[in-house]
Amino acid sequence: MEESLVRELIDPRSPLNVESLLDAVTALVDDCNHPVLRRIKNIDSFVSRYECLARRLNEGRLKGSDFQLVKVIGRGSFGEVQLVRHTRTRQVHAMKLLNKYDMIKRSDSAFFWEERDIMMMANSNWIVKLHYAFQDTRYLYMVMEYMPGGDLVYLMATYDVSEKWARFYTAELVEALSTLHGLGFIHRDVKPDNMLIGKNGHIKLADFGTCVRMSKDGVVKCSTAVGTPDYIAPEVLRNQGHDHEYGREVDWWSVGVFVYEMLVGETPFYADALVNTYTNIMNHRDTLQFPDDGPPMSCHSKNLIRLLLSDADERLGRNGADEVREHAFFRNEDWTWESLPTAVPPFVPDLRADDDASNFEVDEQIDQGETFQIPRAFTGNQLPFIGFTYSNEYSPAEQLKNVLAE
Ligand SMILES: CN(C)[C@H]1CCc2nc(NC(=O)c3cccc([C@H]4CCCN4C(=O)Nc4cccc(C#N)c4)c3)sc2C1
Repeated sequence: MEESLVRELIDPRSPLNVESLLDAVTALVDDCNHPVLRRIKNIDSFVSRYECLARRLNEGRLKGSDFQLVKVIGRGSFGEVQLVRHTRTRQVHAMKLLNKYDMIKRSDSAFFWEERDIMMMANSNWIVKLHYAFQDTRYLYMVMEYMPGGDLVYLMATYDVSEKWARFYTAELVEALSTLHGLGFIHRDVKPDNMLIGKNGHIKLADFGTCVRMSKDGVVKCSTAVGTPDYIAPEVLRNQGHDHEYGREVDWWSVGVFVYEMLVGETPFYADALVNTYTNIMNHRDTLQFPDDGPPMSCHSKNLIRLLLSDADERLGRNGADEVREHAFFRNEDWTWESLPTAVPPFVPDLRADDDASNFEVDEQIDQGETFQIPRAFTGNQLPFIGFTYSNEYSPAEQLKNVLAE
């Protein structure tokens, strides 16, 4: 076997790696191992031959029972995030579960690839790290670094955010977006829910389900409106059903909404009915207003917000993150763009223990989520998830290397 193929087999980032091949065997056995299907001779003999092999393979791989649930700390459309403790290492992590049945039922089973790839390869202090990704017949699992400070929604609801605080968090968001754009992705759903506070008070970007890879000329052609209404850029809304292009500047619009919300206390285009929010966003030239009451806002903050909440072709940031960095709003005595990662944050979480989840509050949900019924024909429900598994030191390839090295 030539050198390059061996290299692919052990490279956790290669789609050809051993993990993907093990996923394929496991998926095929799961999809075939049903009574109706096993009446077919070929299927029955295949499952008989591979069923116990697949079980043995999966004993050595990461599984849900390797982690103890401490507390549910977040919920999304297709699953939840749990604070868990890894039984063997005693490490705490945030583990996101995505329900395979829900994804198949809503034929929405491809959005997680960007999230997995970004967190796996970013290797940046501004992007939440992925430690392991694995799966079973019901869920995809992403084991990520735990961010004990909670999200910025919780911070804004708990504290009065001054311009000094807003400047710090906006600066860290600029760095995170610059990194993400540098990796070739647009986030499309930048909002305080996706900005998480680490143990040291610095923030990181999380939840990359709405990310999309830019084409080589830095744009995406996507007609489905993605993201959360309040933060969505007008050109993404206008794109509904058409296939105009838009680029990374859609994320800079969301930064403008975020700055406004921190300083004013609510989003600029909020309306009780969704359709009115959209109308306000489309008419932002007339609807963007600063309240007379409430804390006075500096002219720099108003100017930055106006430059970010403007049409795409004149929006600050369309020529790169530097033109945002250079805005007067960021001038200060406490940090420079280089020293920001080591600057003292305005708020450092006060934690009682490594599994302290007091900065997260989630309403308890009872229903466990639906699971697959027994199929009456081959459905291939497991096939869209082949290749998702990634776990560096647990990968069989790593273990093969160690065994061979002994
Ligand atoms: C419509 N299609 C195309 C897709 C568009 C994108 C998309 N994203 C989804 N996403 C989800 O279904 C989901 C599940 C659990 C949690 C979360 C987030 C929302 C709440 C918190 N959260 C999250 O990711 N938290 C998180 C992440 C990382 C570390 C820590 C910590 N500590 C916490 C999202 S479903 C879906 C459909």
